[in-house]
Amino acid sequence: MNFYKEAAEVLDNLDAKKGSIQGNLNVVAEKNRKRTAALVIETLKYKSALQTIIASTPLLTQEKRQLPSPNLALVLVHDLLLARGGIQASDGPIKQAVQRHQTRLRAELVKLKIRRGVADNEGLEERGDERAGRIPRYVRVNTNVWTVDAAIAHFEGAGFTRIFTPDVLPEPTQFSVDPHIPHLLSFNPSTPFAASPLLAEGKIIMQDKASCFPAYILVPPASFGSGSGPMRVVDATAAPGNKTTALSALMGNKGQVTAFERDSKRFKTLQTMLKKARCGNVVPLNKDFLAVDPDDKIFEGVTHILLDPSCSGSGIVNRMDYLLEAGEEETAVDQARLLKLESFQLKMIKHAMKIKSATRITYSTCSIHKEENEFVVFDALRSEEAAAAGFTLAPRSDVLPAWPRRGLSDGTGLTEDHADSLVRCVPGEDRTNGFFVACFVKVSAASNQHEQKRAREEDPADEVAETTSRKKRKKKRKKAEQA
Ligand SMILES: C[S@@+](CC[C@H](N)C(=O)[O-])C[C@H]1O[C@@H](n2cnc3c(N)ncnc32)[C@H](O)[C@@H]1O
Repeated sequence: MNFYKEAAEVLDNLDAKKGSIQGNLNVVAEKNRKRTAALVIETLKYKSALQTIIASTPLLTQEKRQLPSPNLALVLVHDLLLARGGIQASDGPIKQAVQRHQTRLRAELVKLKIRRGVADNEGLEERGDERAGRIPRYVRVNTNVWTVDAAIAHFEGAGFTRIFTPDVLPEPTQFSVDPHIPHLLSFNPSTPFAASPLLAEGKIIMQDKASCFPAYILVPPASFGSGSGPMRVVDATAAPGNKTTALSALMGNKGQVTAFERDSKRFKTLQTMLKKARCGNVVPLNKDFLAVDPDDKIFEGVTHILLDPSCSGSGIVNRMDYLLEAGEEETAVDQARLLKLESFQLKMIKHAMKIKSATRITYSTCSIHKEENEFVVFDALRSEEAAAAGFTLAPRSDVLPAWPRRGLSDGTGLTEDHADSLVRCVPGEDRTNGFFVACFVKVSAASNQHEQKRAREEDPADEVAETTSRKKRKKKRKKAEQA
């Protein structure tokens, strides 16, 4: 029964928006992980059908004592109705509780299939977000362990054909090398990699293209593997470690990346990923970045900082994340939550700006909301911390210039130039999940103040309107934080 309880706990965490499917599965004991993953994923696929069936029976009301968590009922009813061998547990009070209702549950399954006009159980499966079908399956070659040339030779040897048209979605037997991130390969979304030994060997990392941008922007190609790049980098919000491992590889496994992660469970996942990706230059710390004084000696000599703080995740459209939301009908943006996130994200940037040796900071989210993106950048640019240290936005020429979709200026307060220096990705349309990246660089405090003044002088009317709306927003943020 422990296996069902573990799966239910993963589902509870997902409902509470505590981490991703993968992140939650990573902390399940390794011997149970594969089986738990299969049950969680299968249950999610049928979640809305199973919820409808359970709600049509008295299972949850009559068996409250044995089934305190609706998700425990969900995984057990999944196996009772949909798995070939039924419930995989020896007889006990929990299994008996579900079995007492099996006749009714089976009848409700039949009724639901009739109502939905489907012939078999598979017809009840959720259809994923169709945008996910337009996003290639991206495979980042971990250059700490492997080379891109060896990877290309490997996949060609395995029967894949390399295509040289990066704008075309590869067919199931094709792949291409990404035009923006050279150590990234793209495959058809249906290509199965979950059980690939290349993953276990740390040779490849499954990472969406947009999620590769921050590390690549922070440590740009000129310094790639040459040893001339930054020697001391901080990843302030590291778990599960996709961007930390990318940074490590971009630095040629040299120098030092100090990786902060405040959550202890997620910290374990980070440690596992670093080990697998053979990151010899990363020092992981189970610490809250905000709790460490910017003058602490941990930060001595740190020039580059990657900030990828918690966000609403509204840009993620991959299949399983979409399934998480099925049935919740939570399409409206929760303004109070956005305000809280915005305030936390701004705090993180301002804290990073106080680190005296820092000269380059990337800020990224997988959100599509301007509240977490341009608004945060606008406030960060106008902050006392930016003015004191001399931070402004790096120009477009220094921030993935070939990427066509840039930040928003309309209604955000940002100048056209500033918006142009930001990177945005629209889910599905850009063959990535939704994403946002800003890169702050240190100029002299004096020239930054001059630039701020000039931007204000460009359109004083706009400035008045912006100041007023910013003040209103600040007030709302404070309220949301107190709520
Ligand atoms: C969006 S995730 C980071 C994903 C990661 N960069 C990657 O690419 O794999 C944000 C992470 O930051 C952690 N976090 C949030 N606030 C933090 C803080 N103040 N200090 C350290 N870690 C924090 C969260 O626990 C979460 O694991």
